[in-house]
Amino acid sequence: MESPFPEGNYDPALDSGNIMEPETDILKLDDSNFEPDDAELTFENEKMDPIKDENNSALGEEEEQEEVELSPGGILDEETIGRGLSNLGRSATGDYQVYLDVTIPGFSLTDISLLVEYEHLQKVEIPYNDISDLSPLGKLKYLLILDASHNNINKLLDFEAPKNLQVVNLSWNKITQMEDLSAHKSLRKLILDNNEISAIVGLEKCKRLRHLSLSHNKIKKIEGVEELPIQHLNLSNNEIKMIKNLQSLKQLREVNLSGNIIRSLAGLDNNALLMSIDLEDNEVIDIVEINHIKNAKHLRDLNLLRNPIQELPDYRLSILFRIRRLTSLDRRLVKENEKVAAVNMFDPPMEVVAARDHIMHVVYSFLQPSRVWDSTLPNIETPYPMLVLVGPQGSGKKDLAMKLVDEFGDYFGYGTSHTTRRPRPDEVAGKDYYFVSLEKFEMDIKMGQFIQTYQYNENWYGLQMESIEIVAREGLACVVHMELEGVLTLKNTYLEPRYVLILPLNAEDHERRLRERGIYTEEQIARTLKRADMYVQHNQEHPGFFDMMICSDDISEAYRQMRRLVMDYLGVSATTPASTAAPYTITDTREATEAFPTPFAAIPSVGGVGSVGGVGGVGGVGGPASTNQMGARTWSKPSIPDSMSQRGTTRVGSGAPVSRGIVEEESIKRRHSAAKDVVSGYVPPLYEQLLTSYPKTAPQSVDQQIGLGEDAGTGVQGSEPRALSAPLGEQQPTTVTSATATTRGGNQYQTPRGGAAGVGGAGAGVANRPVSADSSSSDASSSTNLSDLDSATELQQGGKGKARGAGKGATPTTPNANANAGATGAVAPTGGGGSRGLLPTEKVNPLELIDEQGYSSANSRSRGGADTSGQLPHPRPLSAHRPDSANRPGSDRHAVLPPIQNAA
Ligand SMILES: Nc1ncnc2c1ncn2[C@@H]1O[C@H](COP(=O)(O)OP(=O)(O)OP(=O)(O)O)[C@@H](O)[C@H]1O
Repeated sequence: MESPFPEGNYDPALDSGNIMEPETDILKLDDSNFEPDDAELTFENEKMDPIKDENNSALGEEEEQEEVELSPGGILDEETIGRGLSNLGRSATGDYQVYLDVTIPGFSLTDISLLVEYEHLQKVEIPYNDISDLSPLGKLKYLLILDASHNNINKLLDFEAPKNLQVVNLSWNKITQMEDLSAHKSLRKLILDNNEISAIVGLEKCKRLRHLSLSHNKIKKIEGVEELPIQHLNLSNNEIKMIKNLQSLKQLREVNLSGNIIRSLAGLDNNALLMSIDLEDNEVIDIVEINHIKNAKHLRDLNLLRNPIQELPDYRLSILFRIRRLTSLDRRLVKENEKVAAVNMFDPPMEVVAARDHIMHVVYSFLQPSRVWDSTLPNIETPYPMLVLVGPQGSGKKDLAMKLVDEFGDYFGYGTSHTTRRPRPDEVAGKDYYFVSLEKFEMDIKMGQFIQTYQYNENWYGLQMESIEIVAREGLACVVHMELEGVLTLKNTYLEPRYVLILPLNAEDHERRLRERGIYTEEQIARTLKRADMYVQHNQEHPGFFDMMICSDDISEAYRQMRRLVMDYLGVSATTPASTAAPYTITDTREATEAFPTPFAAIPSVGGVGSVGGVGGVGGVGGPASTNQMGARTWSKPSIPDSMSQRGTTRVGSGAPVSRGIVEEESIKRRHSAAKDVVSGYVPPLYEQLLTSYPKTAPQSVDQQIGLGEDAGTGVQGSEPRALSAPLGEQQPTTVTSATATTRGGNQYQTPRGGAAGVGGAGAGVANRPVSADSSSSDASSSTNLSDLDSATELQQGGKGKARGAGKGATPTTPNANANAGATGAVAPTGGGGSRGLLPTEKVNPLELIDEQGYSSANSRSRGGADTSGQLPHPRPLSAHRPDSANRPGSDRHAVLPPIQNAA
């Protein structure tokens, strides 16, 4: 059979669909967008055609001699056609050379009958005439493209259908109704803009129609397009109220419905390939409407200009939060930082929430009169000792904290948090919590009392500076418990507590324990269990975030581990079982700990630890009068002049001389050495003094920590490391806890690997201190892993042949162990526990208060961003600037705070 398209003449672009593809401007409202490719062909060819050029120049010469009237009376004549012909090619039969295109615009033509004699034409462009009858085109059986826009046509394609007619532009005519176009089966693109059409009909059989434009008509309903392969649909400037019948348009990519009266985006839910939606100038009012286009995974361009929705506060960020893949919104390019701002506004990562919480408390406390806090008295080297038990609800951290304080009352005091939740029957106000009303809680925030707050299960919790102070004034270290989010805030403050993660081992046991309490709803239980997984994940992804971890389902076992941990730190050993009274006595651990002063041994004498510049003295007041030697080893209130100790002794309360603690000794040594330097003429520069190395506070204490020296599940030694975080090459081949015991195979929480877990146990190396009887026992349900980078660092650097104490510094062993959610950007798990509701107070931007109160940014600078208490600026360099501090376990803080002076 003979092909209608002679080889070489057929435009493959038409067949390939290219002609449909690039119409990015199809959504514009005027007709200037019609077939740029066609238009180009028309006019370009006219210019380029050499034959035509010749004719033109010849004509030009003739014209100079006499003006020829073209198509007089609107009747197309040969002369006009001759001038409009272009694109010389082969006839369909292949026998002749013929012109394939004709372009005759703006001749006021009314009669185009003569075109029938040009049967080989494939493209006819006759816009801007007065044509009302297109029937002669019925004879052009090879016609592919027709542009008869801007004429007087009132009947749609009212001529014998050329078999292959693919593109038709009849915009700007007088068509009032659509006809049955089933004869035009090849139709791919139909443009009927600016007519008077009130209903879409007759397209059912146009199974190749990809592009339909009916803008500026009188259409009230979207109909008659179902099941068509339409990719580009322009129904702008009609009278459409609802988006209907588009669900079946699975190919739909661009839809222009601007200039209608649409309120809802319902009806676009199933068009998964949508890339561009133009709804400018409609009546969309509600932000939830955006949910209807959430499934459009390819959506990049959305226009909602001139809709009431624009009036919503934070409109743009709300949209960007809901559809983060947009690259253009309301004809404006979307910038990266807008997307980050959107996430931070509507679903801030935990770190951002914590940073904001911190900023709020810093600013409010800053507005209060300055005050010197006992727990923060100037001391370059030693932070106030604090122990924070972190973990999900039902992990038993509160009980552990209480028990610890009960047993080690000479060392620890309980830092009582405030809460807006109601007290439970067994709770004692002021002991378990300070139970306050929301109003009081808010007031306290405004008064700058809190260092940290967090909303959990619709209740607010917060730790006040005064709660710590009460303990610090007693010369005790402070123990608190809180959720992870609280820790994130705390890590932004100047406090440098030790963080112990308390994690239930078995999810089922955990759930059972929660249920047994009978105080939680199903929803709360589910959330808590989910959060337990979040803790595990956080520990894995943030190695060193927690200093140590205790995994146990048995509270007494967990306590036994913590007790041991604490005793190791304190340098005491048990002489009697933990349950009995007075269970501990001082042993001389000096030798073992001298190289690794314990955190709570570092506690002593805030003023006394050989402060650079000679501040303070040796020893302190010695805290609470103690009947045993531990009194001398506890952190004490700042030293006062007359408490300056005699050589080798520290006076406790009554003035009775007691043995000096290790840190006092260290302090003296350092002072001696400083004195020597001075005598020998060497004075270290100030910055060196300030950056002087941070004391090592968390010792590697035993070579076989509980749960580390053996397989926690089986008691078998030397099995696979549970938290293989230390370079094994440097370790003694002991003691890593098997991961199997703590892997949550279906119902067990996965053991954090590369996180806090793992120290030392294996830590092996550190000082072969005697291990108390219970320390080596294996335990099937629990394990402890300590982390201590300080010790590890010291061991490594000291090069005294000691093995490195594993721990945090460790190379993460899981692929994602280094992943860091970062302060902004990615959406971190929100934790579920907190509903992140704002305190009413948070509606105020506390930063603005700075100026209101007349504080200068210089003031705020001098105080430093991390100072929550409004106390005197103290000489200790901010941790962020202290290289050592940055390496301390638990000190992996992020610089998330904007400089206050900028914000103000
Ligand atoms: N200041 C604080 N900041 C953040 N979280 C806190 C704070 N104080 C307490 N929390 C935590 O809030 C959670 C809810 O405490 P609450 O005492 O109401 O519950 P609970 O069921 O008794 O919890 P748990 O069994 O863990 O003690 C606990 O995980 C608790 O540790």
